[in-house]
Amino acid sequence: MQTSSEACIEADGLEKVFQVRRRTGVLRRERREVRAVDGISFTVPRGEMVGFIGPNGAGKSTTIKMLTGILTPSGGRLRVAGIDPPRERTRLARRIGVVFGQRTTLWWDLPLRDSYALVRRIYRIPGERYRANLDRCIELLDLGALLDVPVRQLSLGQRMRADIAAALLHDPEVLYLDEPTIGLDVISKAQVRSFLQDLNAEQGTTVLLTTHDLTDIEQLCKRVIVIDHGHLMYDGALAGLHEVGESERTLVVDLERELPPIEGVPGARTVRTEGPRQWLAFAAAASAAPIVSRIAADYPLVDLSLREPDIEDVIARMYAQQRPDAEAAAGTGAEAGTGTGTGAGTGSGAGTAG
Ligand SMILES: Nc1ncnc2c1ncn2[C@@H]1O[C@H](COP(=O)(O)OP(=O)(O)OP(=O)(O)O)[C@@H](O)[C@H]1O
Repeated sequence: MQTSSEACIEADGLEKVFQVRRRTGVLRRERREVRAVDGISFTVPRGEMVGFIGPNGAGKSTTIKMLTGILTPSGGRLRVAGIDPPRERTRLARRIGVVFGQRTTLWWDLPLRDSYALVRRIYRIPGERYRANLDRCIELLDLGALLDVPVRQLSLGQRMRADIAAALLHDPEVLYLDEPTIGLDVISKAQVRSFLQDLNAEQGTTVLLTTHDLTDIEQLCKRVIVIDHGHLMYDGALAGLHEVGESERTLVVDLERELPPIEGVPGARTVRTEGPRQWLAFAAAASAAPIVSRIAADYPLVDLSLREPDIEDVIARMYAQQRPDAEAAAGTGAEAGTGTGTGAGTGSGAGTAG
């Protein structure tokens, strides 16, 4: 395992096996092993913001629970901020922050202000530091008007910003974010992303970000780690992931009026039309700019938006590259055996972008 004084998270052959008992008859039960995490190795240097993605059931939450010390690994070696998580869970808790998009860590019936005061007591945050961190979060996350509102009355976007602040009051070196933009509107997503960008740049906080929204990754992370069925599938730049899977982005174009399908735009093809709206697919690793300029020059353009591919789709296409029989799952005509070498075979190690 590569050890570096700068490494903040180090996982080497990390495993988690659950024993599940299943009723198979009136008096019969079967024991079954679920290998939720099956030999994952990766290193995250201090101050890096890394996307940690994979389809449902891939093993992301199980990995994060091991990184926080909530779950004890069945095998392998793990260090977070130099600490063995399950052995020194309490010491680790002072060094990490965790935000789950789907549930709050705040007190439902308490005004936000009181929730923060409780967080301060739990972590024994010195007064001056607490006030400075709270003031900073209030300003940057726009929480001023919400401090006296009970958490249950906050909108999803407000609650998410409030939760992020709660996770940062004790100055954690590492922040785990599990779907921090799920269900948020465009403005709230932008607010959360911009805050995380500043946090990472100014405080040097190491961030592991789990998300199904590739735009989060695109805007925040230079590096992405993909897992599936407990295995590391890919570790490198997002652009490289698109190249491996030959995934596509979609340009949604609104024209002044209904017209025949747009033609003659190099690198793009019209995949759907509906009245004045048309959908054009193009390689996700390519730039949208020349395609947009060409359409704007040749067609009466009113509006357009860009859609990132689904993470599930990108991963299915990665499989299709490696196994021709998986093409159907990807729903594409992608050809097998043309991987760029940046990806990894199923269940094997992966190239690291560091
Ligand atoms: N406590 C548990 N007991 C038994 N099996 C479990 C347990 N927790 C998770 N699993 C199984 O481990 C596998 C990985 O689950 P995990 O929740 O880590 O995936 P995930 O990538 O976080 O998925 P999602 O995106 O749906 O949250 C799944 O097959 C899941 O059913």
